Amino acid sequence: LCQEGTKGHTVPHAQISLQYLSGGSYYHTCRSSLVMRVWVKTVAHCVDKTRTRQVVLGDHNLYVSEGSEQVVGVSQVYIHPNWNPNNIAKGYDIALLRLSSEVTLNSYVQLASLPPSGQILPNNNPCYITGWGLTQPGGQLSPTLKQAYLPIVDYSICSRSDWWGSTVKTTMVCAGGGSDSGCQGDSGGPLNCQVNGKYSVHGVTSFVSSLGCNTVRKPTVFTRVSAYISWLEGVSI
Ligand SMILES: CC(C)C[C@H](NC(=O)C(F)(F)F)C(=O)N[C@@H](C)C(=O)Nc1ccc(C(F)(F)F)cc1
Repeated sequence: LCQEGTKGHTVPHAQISLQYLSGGSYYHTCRSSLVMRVWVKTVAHCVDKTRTRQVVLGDHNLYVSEGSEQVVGVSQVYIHPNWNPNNIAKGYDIALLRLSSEVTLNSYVQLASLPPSGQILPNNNPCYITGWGLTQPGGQLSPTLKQAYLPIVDYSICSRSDWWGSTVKTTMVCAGGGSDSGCQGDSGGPLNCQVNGKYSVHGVTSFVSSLGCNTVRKPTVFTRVSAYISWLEGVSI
């Protein structure tokens, strides 16, 4: 996240670090959300290279073992069939990972709730992004989990020519555009939105401007989860 996140506001459910093995150590590469006991949801651009992966749930500080972590392997990766790594603007930046064992649900590890299929949130709907992503463009990963308030920017605004134009599709959702934004390392993390007092994961962090994470009129763009409910259910059942 590019700016100090809001303090104290905690959104429910697991904070998950998706890690890959390189040279004998695991490295955080992306975020993900626990959608069922053995399924985590992330973005395709995080998993379209074949690597040995593990998922760390219930983590707060990436570099300190706090006793709440659960480390579990990934037994299968399902990338949306229409994902094209050379064309993130096409959308379909979503993937499901089957875990090699069931995780224990507790106060650190909870299930994310998914939005109803087709749900579109109004402009300025309150949402929060959480992540260990870069705190400054070109900076480094945040050791502890941060979060920031990123209200929805509806499609009619976000697709304006001086905003994201035709790069943004209706299967995506924009949020933020103020001082806070997602940034590299937040990929695959949840955009938690409050609807009728309840939170659901309405977005999965997909891309920011290549000019920088909090470029004006280039809010963070998320895969809109409510556009992919039938695909998610089809894979995990
Ligand atoms: C690996 C990337 C495809 C996704 C990467 N995602 C992120 O950094 C995150 F965390 F916001 F999800 C990103 O936005 N990186 C910036 C540096 C980028 O390349 N942005 C970008 C590239 C192309 C377009 C497009 F679609 F216009 F071609 C839009 C944004």
